[in-house]
Parts: sequence; C-alpha cells; structure tokens
Amino acid sequence: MAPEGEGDRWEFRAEGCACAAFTSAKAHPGKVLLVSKKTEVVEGRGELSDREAQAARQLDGDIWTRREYPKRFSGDFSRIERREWFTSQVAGPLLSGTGVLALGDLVDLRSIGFTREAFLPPGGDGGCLGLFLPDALDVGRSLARSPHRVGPTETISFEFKPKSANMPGEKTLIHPRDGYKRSYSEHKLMQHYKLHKGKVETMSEYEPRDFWGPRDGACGEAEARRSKERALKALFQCPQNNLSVFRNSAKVFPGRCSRETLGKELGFTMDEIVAALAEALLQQQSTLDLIVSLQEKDVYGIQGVHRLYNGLLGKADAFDASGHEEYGEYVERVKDLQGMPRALALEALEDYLTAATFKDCSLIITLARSSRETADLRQRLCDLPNAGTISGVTKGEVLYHMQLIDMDLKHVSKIRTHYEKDKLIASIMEQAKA
Ligand SMILES: O=P(O)(O)O[C@@H]1[C@@H](OP(=O)(O)O)[C@H](OP(=O)(O)O)[C@H](O)[C@H](OP(=O)(O)O)[C@H]1OP(=O)(O)O
Ligand SMILES: Nc1ncnc2c1ncn2[C@@H]1O[C@H](COP(=O)(O)OP(=O)(O)OP(=O)(O)O)[C@@H](O)[C@H]1O
Repeated sequence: MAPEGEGDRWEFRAEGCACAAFTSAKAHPGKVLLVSKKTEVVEGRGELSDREAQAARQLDGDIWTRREYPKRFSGDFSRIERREWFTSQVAGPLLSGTGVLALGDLVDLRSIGFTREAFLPPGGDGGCLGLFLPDALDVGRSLARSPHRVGPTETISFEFKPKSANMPGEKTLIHPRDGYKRSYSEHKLMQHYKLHKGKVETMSEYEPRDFWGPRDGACGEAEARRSKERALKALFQCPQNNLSVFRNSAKVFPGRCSRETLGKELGFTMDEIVAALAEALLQQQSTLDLIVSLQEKDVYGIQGVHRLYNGLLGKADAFDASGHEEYGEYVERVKDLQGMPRALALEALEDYLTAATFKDCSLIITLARSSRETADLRQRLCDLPNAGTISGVTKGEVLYHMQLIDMDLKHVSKIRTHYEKDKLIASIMEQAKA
C-alpha cells in the first residue's frame, strides 16, 4: 500500500482486517488516523439476500437502541461511526477509571487532506470519515500538552492481540457431541482451524488465560507472574498475528528482526523484556480482569446465541431440536432459549457482541528507559492509572504505558459467520478424533 500523490503527508502505519492506520508526524503529531477498509457493515453480504441483510440491520439497530445513551445509535452508521460510537458510549463507561481505552474523534478526511484513493482501493465506508486516536506508540507526543514531545526519543512498543480467556459456563449451550469445547480454549480451537486452513504453519503454544492471568487473585503473585511469562515467551516464540513489536514506531518483529536479534535491536535481553512486560501486566491486573469479565458476557455460547439470533429474525427452524431427542437435557436447554422473552434475547445478543468485540481487542504496551530526558514523561505517567514504572528487572528503571485499541463493534450478522466457523471447527475436531 504505497502512499502517493496528494496523500503523501500521510504515512501508512499498520492495518488489520477492518481498518488501516496512518500518521502525519508534522500536521498531527501523536495521533493515528484510522480509516475503514470495508464497505459493508453487514457481514457475509455476498451470501445474504437484500431482505436478510435488511432484517439483520434492523435487528442490530434494535439491540443498540434499547438503552439510552448520550449519543444515540443509528442503524445507518458507517463502520467507523459504529466503532467511535461503541468506544465512547459503551466501552468508555465500562472501562472508566482504568485510563486504558484509546478514545477518538471522528474527522472528515477531506478536512485533513487525506485522500483515501491514494492509499486504499475504491469504496469503503462512504469514504469521508476517519477516526483520530492517540498514538499508543508515540507516548511522548500523545501525552504532551503542547506540540512539543515530552521525551523520550527511544521507545519500544508491544502490540498484543491476546484473544479470549472465556471458557464455557453453566448456561453455555453445547451439543453433547461437541464436548471438546469444554476442554480446549477458543484460541486452541482456532489454532486447529487455522492449521487446517493453512493460515498458520505451526500451532502456537500461547494460551490467552496465561496472558490475562488468574481472575481475582486466584493464585499467588509468583504463579501469576510465571503464567504471564509463559504466555509472553510463547508469543515471542510464535507471534502469528497476536504480537507485533515496534521500535520508535517502526515495526521490527515479526519481520526485520528474528527472535534471536530482537533483544539486541531493543537494547535489552529477551529475559528482561519478558520480565518487564510481565511486571507491567501484573500492575494492570485489575484492568485485565475487567476486560476478561467483558469477554465472559458470552454466556450462551455461539450455538445458543445463533438460535436466539435466528429466533429474533423469525426463522421457523430457530429452535428446532428434532433429531436430537436422545439428548434430553440439550433439547430442554433449546426450549428454554425459545421461551426467552424478546427483551432478554436482545440483551443476550448485546452481551455476545460486546464480548466478541473485547475478545478481538488489542493492547499496546510502550516502554521507555527512565532517564533525565524522560523525567517529564515519568511524572505524567505516574499520575495515570494505565501506566507506571518497572524496577528491579532491568538495569535501571523502565516506564510503561498501556492502551486498549480496536473496539470495532461486531455487527449482529457476524453471529452467522461465527456459527459457520464453529461448525467447521466441529468437523475438524471430529476428523482429528478419527
Ligand atoms: O474469529 P476469530 O477469533 O478468528 O477473529 C477474527 C480475527 O482472526 P484471528 O483469529 O485473530 O486471526 C481477524 O483477525 P485477522 O484479520 O485474521 O488478523 C479479525 O480481527 C476478525 O475481525 P473482523 O472480521 O475484522 O471484525 C476476527 O473476527 P471475530 O471473530 O472477532 O468477529
Ligand atoms: N491508537 C493507536 N495507536 C497506535 N497504533 C494503532 C492505534 N490504533 C490502531 N493502531 C494500529 O493500526 C492497526 C489496525 O488497527 P485495528 O487493530 O483497530 O484494525 P482492525 O482492522 O480492526 O484489526 P483486526 O483485524 O485485528 O480486527 C493496529 O494493529 C495497530 O498497529
């Protein structure tokens, strides 16, 4: 994606499946501009009739307009407007006090000289809106109260996509044939899926529950530290799309550096890096617990939620359990879902979509060595709940700052996509058993 023409004040930074991020160091220091790459808010549009897509749009609106929010949700929002709305109206209040959420402002791309055609294929989101966010990699600038950077020049940042720590609970609808779901994490199952699809070459040993840590101090600090270090080592071993490392905002891993050369590039040993990150995560445990509790809003599981979704769309077979009579308890659970009042069914879908959004979020931790140059920044960070200092694990003190990004609110039509993926995983697991 090479920048060219009028857009050359803007530099491409990074991209995910839904959005691309750009920076303009001179005109907008300390900020990242997010631009949507997708045209449609409804998922799997190619496989849906216009009527089905319209019904999904209507249902999505019904879910998010049930409650009063200072800014009203609109079914006509573009993807980027949905993201901004969810971040400010839903995620913000849920995470208030943690300081961790990157809050942004919608901006007209024309007003900032961003020509999307210079960077992105035609189409995409009506074209004219972007989202300005504080740049989590350029902490010195994004925290500055003046145009001048508050030190430091040397930063290293770790972008984690930790994925879900959620495990099925009592209310989760699981067909008895799919009992494997109770023994494997969602991430592990996704690894089977990705391997099967050829999306990855090897299975990662990474376990999201190790990263997020035991809830509510369920074990001692030493054990919690060990589990975080285990997760971090597994991520450095096999980063896939769960870890990216940046030095002074330029991506160095995976890519320019190998695992063997990364420490040298960053000026630390790998043991120091793992220990420093584990310490930062431990200091932020209450925020991590909060995010996990939001992932756990997925109470009924995809099999249950898919039935509720179809029920709300008025599909005749939504709660059909014929052919499953031998599984009495399962049939009873399906009946319970069928009897759920509409308001509760909408709430269950709201919870599922909130959970799915938090299961796909990213955390960026930026580190800088403490020095005379960083004294101002240190003072500022020490006042923030999502930042602090780390000592005793590296030579000299290290400052850290943690930011939560990627609040791309999942559309209700994603439930169908998730269900299809779930069925595919079931057949992969069945094959693996055979
Ligand atoms: O389904 P998952 O868990 O694989 O998550 C998808 C991600 O795959 P991952 O497993 O992280 O490689 C996927 O990530 P990649 O683009 O593959 O890096 C997207 O984040 C996708 O979200 P969306 O379609 O952009 O809204 C994600 O879709 P959602 O499931 O979050 O809707
Ligand atoms: N506030 C920020 N500060 C620094 N970098 C950011 C910020 N927001 C986004 N980015 C960069 O832009 C990339 C794409 O953003 P984001 O993860 O929100 O997109 P996405 O398409 O929704 O991702 P995914 O495919 O994981 O759902 C991120 O991976 C990150 O590198």
